[in-house]
Amino acid sequence: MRYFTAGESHGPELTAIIDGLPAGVPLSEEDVNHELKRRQGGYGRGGRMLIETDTVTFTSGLRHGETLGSPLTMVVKNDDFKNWQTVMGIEPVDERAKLKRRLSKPRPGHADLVGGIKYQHDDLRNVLERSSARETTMRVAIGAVCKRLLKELGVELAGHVLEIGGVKGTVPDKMTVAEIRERAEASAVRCVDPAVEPLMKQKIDETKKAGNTIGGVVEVVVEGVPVGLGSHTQWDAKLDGKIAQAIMSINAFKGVEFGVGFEAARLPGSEVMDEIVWDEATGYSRKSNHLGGFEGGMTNGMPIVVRGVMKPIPTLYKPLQSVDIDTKKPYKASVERSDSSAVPAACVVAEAMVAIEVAKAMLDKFESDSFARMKNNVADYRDYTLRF
Ligand SMILES: Cc1cc2nc3c(=O)[nH]c(=O)nc-3n(C[C@H](O)[C@H](O)[C@H](O)COP(=O)(O)O)c2cc1C
Ligand SMILES: C=C(O[C@@H]1CC(C(=O)O)=C[C@@H](OP(=O)(O)O)[C@H]1O)C(=O)O
Repeated sequence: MRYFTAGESHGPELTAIIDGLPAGVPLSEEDVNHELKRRQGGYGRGGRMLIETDTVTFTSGLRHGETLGSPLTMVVKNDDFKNWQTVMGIEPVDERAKLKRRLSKPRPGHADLVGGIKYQHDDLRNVLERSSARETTMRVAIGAVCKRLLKELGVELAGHVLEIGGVKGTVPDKMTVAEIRERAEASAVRCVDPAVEPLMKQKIDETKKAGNTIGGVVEVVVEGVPVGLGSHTQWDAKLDGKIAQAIMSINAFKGVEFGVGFEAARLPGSEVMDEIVWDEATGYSRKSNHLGGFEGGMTNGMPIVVRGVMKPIPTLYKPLQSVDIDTKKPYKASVERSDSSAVPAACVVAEAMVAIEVAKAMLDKFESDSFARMKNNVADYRDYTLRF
């Protein structure tokens, strides 16, 4: 399975194409719209989310509620486009019109300046439009398709926010995916610790009032993963590596860890390795899950536990110093609109990215032209691993 996304943040619409899905995966608009709505929510978002109501249109690859095995195309309209038609029009315009919403003042921490230099754009808006996290809408749409496929194969996942701007929640031991989902869904900041939610909201409010922004940490847990997705045999076949890249590719993400993660540097081996046990009903399992479900780049049958850290949003109401590309003079930018924290929304994006990589690994491992045959193959393989 491979996929592409396309579309500018203030252009007419966003598009995603997924190639290599099996034929016969049940899928509805509601499966995707539910996830799109989740991504739009979360405390700390700016004015743009009041304008958009993200909903999907399938334009290929789906018939009578099932995938066809042909490329699946999804489209989401940008409702804000009506306010940007001149600025984002495709016809050539005169020099005066070109200056409308032209960006010559790059924001530190965003892609503006580097993209401008690399692509030789005189108007940095040409970079902003695609580097905007508006693009993550389509990743969440693709993730929704993958989640549906995984659910049918007995794989479930959920994400939650662990930390926002230094305010940390406590996570009860051994929470199931169903429990994480229920608690995160009930929280405006996607935090499973209800006592901490008001503190996180307060932190976001204070930061916004001060004209600043904050980041945080999100965690995604995947249950029901068969043993042996990914491979130890080649560096780029390791599934933990692929998931790490997928998480790192989310706008503003700066780090990834699995299980005990960076804490492994401080712990003795006896507190990091997960002891192996066996019983007739469940086959092999581990007494703990410090390694977050991976050994040798392969899933070991324990839940995948992956975390990602998001830096604060680069666009600040209290502007930072930069240089105007026309005058080369220092300036301090003014901002019209931006998120103050998008950690809860980014958590939904992280879920989608993990779902995509796990679905790709399942499709790589099992015969996947027909979903009915794929389901049988997965069931056979699960039986085999139990008897190994
Ligand atoms: C869901 C989400 C919403 C975001 N909203 C904003 C925003 O409103 N303003 C902003 O400057 N950056 C926002 N960002 C972050 C930028 O898109 C990101 O910092 C930028 O693309 C540069 O990429 P990098 O931070 O990965 O280097 C958001 C990121 C995510 C995941
Ligand atoms: C549009 C979305 O997020 C946008 C991501 C973003 C950025 O720079 O990444 C900047 C803001 O865009 P605007 O300037 O239009 O308000 C966010 O609203 C979205 O998540 O759908």
